[in-house]
Amino acid sequence: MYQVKTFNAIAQKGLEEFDDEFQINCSDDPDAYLIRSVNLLKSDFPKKLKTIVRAGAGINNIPIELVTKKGIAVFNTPGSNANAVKELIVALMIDISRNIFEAHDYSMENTKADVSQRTEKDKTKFNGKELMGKKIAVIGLGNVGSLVANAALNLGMKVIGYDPYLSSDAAWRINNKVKRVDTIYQALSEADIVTVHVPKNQETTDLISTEEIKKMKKGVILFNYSRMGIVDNYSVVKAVDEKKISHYCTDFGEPLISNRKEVTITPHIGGSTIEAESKGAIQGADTIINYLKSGDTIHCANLPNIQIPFETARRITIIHQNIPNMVGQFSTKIANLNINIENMSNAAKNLVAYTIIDVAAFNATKQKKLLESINAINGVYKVRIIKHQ
Ligand SMILES: NC(=O)C1=CN([C@@H]2O[C@H](COP(=O)(O)OP(=O)(O)OC[C@H]3O[C@@H](n4cnc5c(N)ncnc54)[C@H](O)[C@@H]3O)[C@@H](O)[C@H]2O)C=CC1
Ligand SMILES: O=C(O)C(=O)COP(=O)(O)O
Repeated sequence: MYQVKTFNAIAQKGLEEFDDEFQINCSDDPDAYLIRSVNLLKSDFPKKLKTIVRAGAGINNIPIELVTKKGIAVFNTPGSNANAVKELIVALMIDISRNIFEAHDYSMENTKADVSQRTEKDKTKFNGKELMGKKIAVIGLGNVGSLVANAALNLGMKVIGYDPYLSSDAAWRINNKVKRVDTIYQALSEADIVTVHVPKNQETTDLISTEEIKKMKKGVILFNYSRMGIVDNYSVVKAVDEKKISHYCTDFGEPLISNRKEVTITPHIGGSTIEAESKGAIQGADTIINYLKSGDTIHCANLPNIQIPFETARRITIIHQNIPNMVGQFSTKIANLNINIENMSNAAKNLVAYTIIDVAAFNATKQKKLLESINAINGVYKVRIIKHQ
């Protein structure tokens, strides 16, 4: 029986993916976590924990380096909520360009007055701008950014894209009318709207700060639906005061930017649609099932990707340091127990490596000895033996 612990609101449809081999929220020593935005940066992790799966995109709430050394595989659910974010960005671009929020407030206050007369007189206050023909810079062209870029083209906008690490999958999705540039400054300098869709990490912290804002056009509209801290809010407030930024729109509020008419804040709802939450939960549950039952790593954030057909009785999976002679030592320990290796795969990702070894059946005594001997090798983070079903 596998144990899964969930954090945050995980859609029921996802939980329904687990069959009777899985128990949900019944153990304090689970095999898997299924999470959304819960902050695990200061957490302790249960001994048996093998995987943390984030239903959604951002994994900056997980201490990747620490959990990697504990042999815990981290996954997210790429693209599951990208359409939800795209639709919200499109909605807000239109709302802001057409002064919808101010116009709505005006109309609500005006209900008791002679509405028709005042409306016709006052409506010029809410004159907006059209998006067609305007330029948008999309910073980060992954699952969200590529959809935003394509949607903007469909609205008749000119799109400039910047992403120095663009994957080939993402490149296929992007309309070839998106003009790709090599530096962030090239993207920023021409744009009427700038939107940022990158993961939060050391490199992207303060990606948009004073120097970047200086390069933007006067009156630019700026979106941050990625994470708090990717856009430096101190620089934004200054630029709003100087009318350099005409509007800032973000999913990540804090007092510094609150109560300003030039700032629109939503409460981290970019991915909060029924469809996206279901999709993320289903993808997340399937990822847990697949990893626990096969050890395969597909789109893993902290381990190399290995996917091999599981055709033997037992599979040994080992997460370990990426140092010389590890595989040699594993083979020797396995051979010493007179177990024959039928299939083996090893790959590395930065400082960590992952080895999958498929073998024939062995008894419980050999299993105990095998686990002990491999665990005793210096540099081994986690060993599992998976029984073929
Ligand atoms: N507000 C919300 O509810 C949501 C927020 N997000 C946030 O948006 C981020 C992006 O989501 P996805 O597009 O699904 O992720 P993704 O991983 O598909 O795309 C991220 C893209 O950013 C690019 N990138 C990385 N560093 C960069 C840099 N320094 N400059 C330019 N591009 C860079 C990558 O090459 C990749 O193409 C997530 O990491 C998460 O923090 C995502 C979904 C919902
Ligand atoms: O997927 C992401 O990165 C998000 O920010 C969405 O977060 P949530 O799952 O709504 O807490």
